[in-house]
Amino acid sequence: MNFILVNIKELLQVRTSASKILKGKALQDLPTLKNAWLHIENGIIVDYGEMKDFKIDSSIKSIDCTGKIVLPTWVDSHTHLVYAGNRESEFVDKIKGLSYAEIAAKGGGIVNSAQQLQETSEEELYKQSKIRLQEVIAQGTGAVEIKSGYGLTTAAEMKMLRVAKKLQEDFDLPIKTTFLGAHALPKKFNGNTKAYIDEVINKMLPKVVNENLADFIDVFCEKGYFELEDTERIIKAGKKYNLPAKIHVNQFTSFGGLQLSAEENVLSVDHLEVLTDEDIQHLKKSTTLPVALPSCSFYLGIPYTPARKLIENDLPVVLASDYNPGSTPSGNMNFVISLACIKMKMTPEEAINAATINAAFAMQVENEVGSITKGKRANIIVTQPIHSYAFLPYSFGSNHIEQVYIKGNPQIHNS
Ligand SMILES: N=CN[C@@H](CCC(=O)O)C(=O)O
Ligand SMILES: [Zn+2]
Repeated sequence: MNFILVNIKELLQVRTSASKILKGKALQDLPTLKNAWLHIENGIIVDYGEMKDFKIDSSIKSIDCTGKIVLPTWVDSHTHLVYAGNRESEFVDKIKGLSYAEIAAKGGGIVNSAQQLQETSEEELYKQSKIRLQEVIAQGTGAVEIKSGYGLTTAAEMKMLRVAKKLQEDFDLPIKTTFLGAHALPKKFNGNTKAYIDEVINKMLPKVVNENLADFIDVFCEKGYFELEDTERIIKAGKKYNLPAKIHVNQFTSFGGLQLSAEENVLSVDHLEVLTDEDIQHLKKSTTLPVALPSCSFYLGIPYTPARKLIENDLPVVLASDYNPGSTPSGNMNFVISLACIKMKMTPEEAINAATINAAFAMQVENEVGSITKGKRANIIVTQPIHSYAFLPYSFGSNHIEQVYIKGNPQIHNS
């Protein structure tokens, strides 16, 4: 495939060389070219420029983008999109006033999803997950991290990760997998968290590594789930196998998990709906990336990650969806961007940076995606004709994406 997008109203996130993680004030800098062209060959961005310097080559197909904005696809660095069935009954419980913890105590929550997943065949799990992946691609996602954690047995955790790996093989976009065996304590362990962590580390992890099923490791560090000592054991076990850690932490409580994660310099700390000044100081001493999941805050009605506070402290921000059946039954990154602007008071520039280039760093695909850079994959979004890029987060709930290219291949086929 060799084609040129021409007359692009504005080409966003144009970066000439390997970029750095954007922190503090730098998050506001979104480099763009107005009235631009973009040349894609063999699935790769080969060149771009302004129309005034464009030299027509009639041997190359050109696609007119008058009035349209072009940007790199969203990078979703935190999802659980491989899962079985749904949890609408808990949704109704939630409407009636039950909290996340009360629903879990009633037998709902993660263990409910684990039960469904254990009873679902690998083929069926793949079928359900593929539909979700196709859905988010059509919504503009062009790289995705997928966690296990709804298996909670060796066989079921490996089933999840194999499904994620098959998605990686069948779809030509960067997919990274994370082993989250320590997501919740299975009932059969009768409250014995230590015994389960032993099993995760000594039984599950070696098998996962042996079959090359995971790029990262994760643990739900939260009261009622896993404590600091469990979290530390998981991070250290990951290090032994060269799996960087991405930690679920500070979703409901700040009790030292962030300090621990930052001191271990994990790749990312995700959620952070509850974030103390002390936590911020620990983050400042590390290279750990803070990842906000605003759709989870929206759905559960919990605080939003204080992005402004992170930015004022010269820290980076990453935005991701957290697509999962319990706390965030949506993987729509456009909605994430809207929430970041509307609820977290991020500017459109900050939100777009946080969901593209910074997010690429949070899943270690910064050399492949996240910006319009020569040599990167041509994973790009073409909008409908719109007034400006701020219109994307502003017009929340509407779809303004006309086409999504993955490695230069159009993904939306209008009949
Ligand atoms: N908080 C932990 N894990 C998921 C939700 C899990 C669930 O409720 O199924 C999350 O990131 O929100
Ligand atoms: Zn999550």
